[in-house]
Amino acid sequence: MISNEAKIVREVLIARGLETPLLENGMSSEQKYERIKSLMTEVVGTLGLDLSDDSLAETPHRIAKMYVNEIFAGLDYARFPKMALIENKMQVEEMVKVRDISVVSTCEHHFVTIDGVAKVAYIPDQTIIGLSKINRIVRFFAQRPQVQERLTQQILVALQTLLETDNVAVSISAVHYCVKSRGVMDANSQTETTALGGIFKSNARTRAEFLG
Ligand SMILES: Nc1nc2c(ncn2[C@@H]2O[C@H](COP(=O)(O)OP(=O)(O)OP(=O)(O)O)[C@@H](O)[C@H]2O)c(=O)[nH]1
Ligand SMILES: [Zn+2]
Repeated sequence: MISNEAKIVREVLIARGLETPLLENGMSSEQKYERIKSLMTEVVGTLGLDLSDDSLAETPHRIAKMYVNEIFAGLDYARFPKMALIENKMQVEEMVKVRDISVVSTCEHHFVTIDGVAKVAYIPDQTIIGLSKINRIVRFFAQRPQVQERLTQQILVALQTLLETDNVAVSISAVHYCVKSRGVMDANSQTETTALGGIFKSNARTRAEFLG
């Protein structure tokens, strides 16, 4: 069910203290869906909304499906993306940089949206990764309740592990709807986070090339 790559990434995240705080409750996806649907029926009803209204009737079902299969699907390592890792026969030794990767995640404090973009770069050693797999790894970790700092680090460490090199860099710029739509209600601020490994951390020129 869980690929070897996913197992290794999980082990490294746990060892580095970067895993999302999780407690195994032994429930299958189907059991989680059923339980959340029943609990959301309570929530929606408690808010005073009429669940017999045809627009609202399916809302507990929609929320349960969305949590388990969509916005929190990345809690399940069985959904870790299939990797395309290729031997670096062409001896690429310059930076590979992917910009403007969509990041849609969910703030773990309020369960509202984090909406932004990521930039990911690495300098290949023995291994090259299929480009779309970078986007898929970003999406996998984004589909969890998150804080932006941890999301940035998880993507970094997953790629370092899969590519077998420290020379990886990740930055994310995002709007937090818990800051925009509630609480302090700031309409414009963005949060930038960066996680740098290997030469991206130690060499000012490489860092500048990534950040530029
Ligand atoms: N570091 C960090 N903080 C975050 C992130 N997302 C949300 N937060 C913050 O988490 C904090 C939670 O603070 P609390 O005081 O417990 O929650 P609150 O009463 O809802 O706070 P306000 O948002 O200020 O109304 C808030 O300051 C949020 O802005 C994130 O990705 N990283
Ligand atoms: Zn929040």
